[in-house]
Amino acid sequence: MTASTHWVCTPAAELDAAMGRAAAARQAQLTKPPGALGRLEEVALRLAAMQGRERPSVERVRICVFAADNGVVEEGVSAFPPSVTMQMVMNMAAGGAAISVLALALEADIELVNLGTATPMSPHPAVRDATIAPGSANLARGPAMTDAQCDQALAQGRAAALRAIDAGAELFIGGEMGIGNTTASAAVACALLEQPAAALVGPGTGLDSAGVKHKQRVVARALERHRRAAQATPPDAGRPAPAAVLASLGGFDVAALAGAYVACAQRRLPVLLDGFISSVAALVAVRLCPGAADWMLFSHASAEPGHALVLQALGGVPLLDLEMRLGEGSGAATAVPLLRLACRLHGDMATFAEAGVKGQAPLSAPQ
Ligand SMILES: Cc1cc2ncn([C@H]3O[C@H](COP(=O)(O)O)[C@@H](O)[C@H]3O)c2cc1C
Ligand SMILES: O=C(O)c1cccnc1
Repeated sequence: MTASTHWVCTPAAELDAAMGRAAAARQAQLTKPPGALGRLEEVALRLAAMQGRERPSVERVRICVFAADNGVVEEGVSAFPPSVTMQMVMNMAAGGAAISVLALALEADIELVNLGTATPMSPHPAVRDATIAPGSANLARGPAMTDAQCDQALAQGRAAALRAIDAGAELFIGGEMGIGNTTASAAVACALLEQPAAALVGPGTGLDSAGVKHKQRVVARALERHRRAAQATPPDAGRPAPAAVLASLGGFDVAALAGAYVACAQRRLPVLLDGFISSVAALVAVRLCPGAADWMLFSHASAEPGHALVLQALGGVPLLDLEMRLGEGSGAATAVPLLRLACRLHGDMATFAEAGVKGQAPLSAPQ
């Protein structure tokens, strides 16, 4: 761990518990039976404690999509070729990708960060060039990243979170685009959760069952390689174990997401997690930075089968289950209207006292 990334181990900021209590007191006065708005109530209270505001708001949303290729695709672990990563970033920049459409519909800011694609990308005004290398190395055969590359990717994520904060974002969504990244994410999750490949490897973009079996074997081989490498590394090498797992088995995009989530948690910016890949990055963030989980909200349950286990490890219950399995931040973006409605209900509903004052039918507060 280099000096430049010591920040990843700094604890997260504390939630504003007093504001959480103030918001709960307000919620108890709203003109509805206690608890009747279900988990929308919980969302509003969490956001109040995160934002330090009795009436939270998520109108200003920043979506940051990190793009990177994954050398492990040479093992035949994806239904699509790596050239799609670059093409999809261009599609995002042109407004044609799912996340572009969602960002426009939500009036959210979107930032595209290229951490390194296998196919060179022409400069584009809507794409921030933060190339580390033309993709990570093949994690089945050796470390996916050098420690320096991993630190660079973490720092890129942090920089993106700080830009979001400077721009006044009230909610951060991290997305990713990188063919092969469900393999890297599954490998990282297996190592962190001490699970076999079969527990976390799934079809990704659409492998058939033979393809999934092959992908499991590739991940199992990578885990075995990683285990041997970890045993050979002296324990006082100075790197926290999750960072070593990330460098060995992750991808630039997963590392950048983890760095962004850590920075958001340290700087009090609520994070709305996306699907499988985003949640694996969140797991890395939580392992690196004590307390980071407090700053995370869970948007949706991905159809990628490994997501359930990662969610369980994070203690998260997603708001939606739409059988989405896209990534890009799309599931998180889809849940933004729910968060906005939770905030509007919490902030704008009348209290029992107000409803009485307004001369409407008198309402009795709960006994
Ligand atoms: C056209 C297209 C658009 C995408 N947008 C997100 N992904 C998603 O699928 C990829 C991961 O799946 P795997 O590990 O199976 O390659 C990532 O790029 C992820 O963001 C896409 C995939 C494709 C093909
Ligand atoms: O849930 C995800 O993040 C996901 C699932 C499949 C493919 N890409 C992303």
